[in-house]
Amino acid sequence: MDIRTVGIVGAGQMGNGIAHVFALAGFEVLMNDISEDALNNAVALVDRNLERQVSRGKVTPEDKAAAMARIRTTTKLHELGPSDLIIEAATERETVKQAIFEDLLPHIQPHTILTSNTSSISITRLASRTDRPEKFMGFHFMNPVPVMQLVELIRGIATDEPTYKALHAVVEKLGKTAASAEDFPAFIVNRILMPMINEAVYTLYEGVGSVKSIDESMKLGANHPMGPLELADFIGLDTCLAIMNVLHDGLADTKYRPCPLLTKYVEAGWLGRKTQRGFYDYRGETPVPTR
Ligand SMILES: NC(=O)c1ccc[n+]([C@@H]2O[C@H](COP(=O)([O-])OP(=O)(O)OC[C@H]3O[C@@H](n4cnc5c(N)ncnc54)[C@H](O)[C@@H]3O)[C@@H](O)[C@H]2O)c1
Repeated sequence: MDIRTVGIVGAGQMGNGIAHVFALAGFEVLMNDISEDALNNAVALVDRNLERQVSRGKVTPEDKAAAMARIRTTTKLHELGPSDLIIEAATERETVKQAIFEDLLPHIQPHTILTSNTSSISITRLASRTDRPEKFMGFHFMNPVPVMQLVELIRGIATDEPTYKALHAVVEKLGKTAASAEDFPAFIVNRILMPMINEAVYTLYEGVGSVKSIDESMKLGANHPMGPLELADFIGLDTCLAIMNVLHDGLADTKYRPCPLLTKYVEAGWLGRKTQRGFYDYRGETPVPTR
């Protein structure tokens, strides 16, 4: 099927990146959020990130202008109704996502494909609450979307082949690489990545190392481009905790128990870069460990 128009729900760090790559690849994008400020920030961020690509010679000024002209925003969810493809990229909470799909259903087209950018939540369960589980998939982009090459494609138990093929073709049009994952908690990337981040938080909690020594050890000792605590701040500690809870509940194995220190940081509102404080404090010139 021919996908030309894309509705994006949630204009946070993932939503703006998804809007960026779709608009640059020639899709018409309509972005929705409950917050007008989030929408304005997202458009400003796309503009800034595209400008950086122009200054590096990766995008022409004409392509940037055309991409920006393809992005529209709305706080009214029902305006996404005519879209060929809808990508839900709102907060990682199942009730939030379910409510979004429920509110969308009366307004979408018979051919509309519904997807979620969830990092961990069951695609089969989200799909079962809609009128089209066969046209529903997990569409998991990586952060930052314009930079990261991979997109995980997750079929729910009822997803049909034309839907999978249509999304695979979209990934190719974006110039990215698709990896297929089965519908298990947190799929492939976060099933492996998040327990490592959680273990890094336990390492801090138990006093095995400081924030700096844990991150430096993994950067210099395991050749990771970012330390695990720095990466947790980048992802968002609320998102990390939500994913660990899905792993813990979904796989019923104590090895996925979220570290109490991660829970405490989220309770403090220290969610990482997006709130200026997480394992690092970003309010000064250079990030310093918060504690
Ligand atoms: N942060 C990452 O590294 C990462 C990577 C891959 C996937 N994801 C997934 O992407 C999704 C979004 O994550 P994020 O990091 O962009 O979160 P975020 O906190 O940066 O943004 C979430 C946005 O959703 C909006 N929102 C909340 N409820 C809404 C509703 N009912 N309708 C419309 N908008 C609503 C919020 O206002 C906010 O702007 C989550 O499912 C997350 O698991 C995140």
